[in-house]
Amino acid sequence: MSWPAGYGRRVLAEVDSTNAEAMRLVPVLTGPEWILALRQTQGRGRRGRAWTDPQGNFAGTLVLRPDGPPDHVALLSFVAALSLYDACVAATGRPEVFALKWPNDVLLNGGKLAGILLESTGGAGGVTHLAIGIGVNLRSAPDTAGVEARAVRPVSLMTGTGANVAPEEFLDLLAEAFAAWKARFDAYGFAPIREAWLARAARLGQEVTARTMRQAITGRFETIDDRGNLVLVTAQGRVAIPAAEIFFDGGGDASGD
Ligand SMILES: O=C(O)CCCC[C@@H]1SC[C@@H]2NC(=O)N[C@@H]21
Repeated sequence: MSWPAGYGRRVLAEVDSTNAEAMRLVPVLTGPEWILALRQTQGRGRRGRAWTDPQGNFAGTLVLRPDGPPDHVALLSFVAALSLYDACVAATGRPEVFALKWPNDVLLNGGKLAGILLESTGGAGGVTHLAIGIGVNLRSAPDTAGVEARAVRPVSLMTGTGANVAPEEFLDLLAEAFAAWKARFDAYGFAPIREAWLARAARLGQEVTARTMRQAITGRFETIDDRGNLVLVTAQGRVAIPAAEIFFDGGGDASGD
């Protein structure tokens, strides 16, 4: 294992949120930088949720200055998800227990092990900096009391596989995997990333429910398209969904978040 050339590495004892810290560091950064916090006090999750981080779990952010228009930059979330998957496999040697849940969660034995939160600066004209925040339940899963009804239950790497992996060790695996997938993305575009992501996808070909801000759509999970949209085949036909939360056991009666 080797730390990838060109990437910086910072380890902090404690921070509010590694994504917030990434954005504070933007003015002084000269290249892509990984920021790891051994304790995070105000972790942020997707859709405005809080992300709780018991000690021993992984809370890290890669901040970089991406190339290309915003929809191309957004595809880095799939690059990050694949890297996270590979780091989990490298840490445990157990590919059969992990899967990817659209858009970018990692599942372990069907439970949620890890999540990714992308935040950016800039706007429609271009993303100036992207923070790819990653949380992994290495040692313990948060209390299910705080988890939305019907959401995938949280699990930990330690309980699910017996592997006891330190956050610093996980960072090394993740940084190496990310550099390799990112180089592939830069050289060949989204096609190989899409193919690799689909090969690791949970519930492909099965019925799922996608909850957007406005509605719940149930259909057969056919694929992801070349923009990373979720493609469902529904009773009304094929639909491509750019942003939603996926539920595996229905959830179709919900009308919003
Ligand atoms: O809701 C999700 O699934 C995404 C969770 C992302 C959490 C990580 S922990 C490190 C980084 N810093 C944050 O404040 N959030 C992300």
